[in-house]
Amino acid sequence: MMSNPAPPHIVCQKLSKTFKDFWMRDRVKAVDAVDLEVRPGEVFGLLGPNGSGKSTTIKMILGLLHPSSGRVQVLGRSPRDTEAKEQLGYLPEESYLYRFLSARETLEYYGKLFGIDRRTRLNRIDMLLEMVGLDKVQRRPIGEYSKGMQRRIGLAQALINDPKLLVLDEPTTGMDPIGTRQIKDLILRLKESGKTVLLCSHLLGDVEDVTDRCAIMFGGRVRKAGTIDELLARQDETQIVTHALSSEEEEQAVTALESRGLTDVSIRRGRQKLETLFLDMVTQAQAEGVATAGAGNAGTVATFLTERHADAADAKPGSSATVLDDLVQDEPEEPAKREVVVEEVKPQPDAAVLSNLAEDNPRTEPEKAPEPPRSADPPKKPADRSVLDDLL
Ligand SMILES: Nc1ncnc2c1ncn2[C@@H]1O[C@H](COP(=O)(O)OP(=O)(O)OP(=O)(O)O)[C@@H](O)[C@H]1O
Repeated sequence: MMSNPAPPHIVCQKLSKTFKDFWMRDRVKAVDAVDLEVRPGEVFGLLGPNGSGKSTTIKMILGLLHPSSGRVQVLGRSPRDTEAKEQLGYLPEESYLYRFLSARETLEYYGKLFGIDRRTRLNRIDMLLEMVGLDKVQRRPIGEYSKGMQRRIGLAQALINDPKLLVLDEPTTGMDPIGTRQIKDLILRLKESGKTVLLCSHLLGDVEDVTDRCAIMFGGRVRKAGTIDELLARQDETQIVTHALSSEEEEQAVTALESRGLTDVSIRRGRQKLETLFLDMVTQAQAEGVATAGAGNAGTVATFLTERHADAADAKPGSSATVLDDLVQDEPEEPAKREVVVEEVKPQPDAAVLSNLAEDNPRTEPEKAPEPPRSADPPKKPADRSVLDDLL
């Protein structure tokens, strides 16, 4: 594989963080000698069960926590350097947005913090609100938003400065499958425009769908890292994919393969993903004009975000269609596919690693950083439903 000549956007070398107790005794080794490299223009996934050290690693990358030892560099600088911070967008795991500000006021506030001039700011705010599907409810206080809507405004806030590097901590938490797909499409579009994305999640499907490379953490350490293909390829199985076969053709195929000495040949019908089935069902229901209360559709991607950065490395344009595009297009139906699977050995090393991680992990609740002071939550109003109706 060709090595990327551009310097990495994130470098962690032997990065460690130990939390101390009141008596300054080591209490938790949250991150333990982590080596990571995130290259320009790639989507890198940081995976791991609860308490594995993902958020602590991210906080050190953002300069919010001091490493106990090791080194971290962001965009070639210390993460505390303001020039690095100016080019960084961050969506935290928990929403720290001001509950009594509306979506528009929130983006105004962050836009001003970055010193973005008024015209550019207003232009960006309009585009971002449309992009995340909140333009119709932009004047309502964020405290009244649903979880998914709060993620959307959080994402818009992370993009207001048109960052080079975007750090997303659990971006799809609280989102339904449509919102999740939209966020994944957005991440792919941002990558196409040359942005670098560090995506932290324990939703394996999300990471598998959008990342180029990923690292799996457990107990503060990176246990496995590589491209999705490297990590997921089964060395013990070959799949031959063809159009749907009749039962007669299936028998002939098996006989032909077995006559060549292949063993454990099996044929099964190709499967679509549950996500595809779900989105198809929604598209059909929408086409039939079925009314429902649910999350809204996101709009087009803000153009200021999709102008390719000059230093974008090897981002490949044009591969991802948005869900919205899918929803309005009549896709030609592909013929059903069947897979001819030739299995040789049974063990599945990579699946085993993941299941071991899940089994062995004692569920440790991370201690949350103190939240900024905020007033009591306003009572949830039934009006939220009408917001959702509006969105659809
Ligand atoms: N401020 C803190 N003080 C003490 N221990 C902490 C602190 N923050 C995190 N930890 C501990 O460090 C370990 C790693 O936590 P971290 O939040 O990085 O995990 P995570 O992988 O992000 O988990 P999750 O998926 O639940 O968000 C946990 O054992 C957690 O309890």
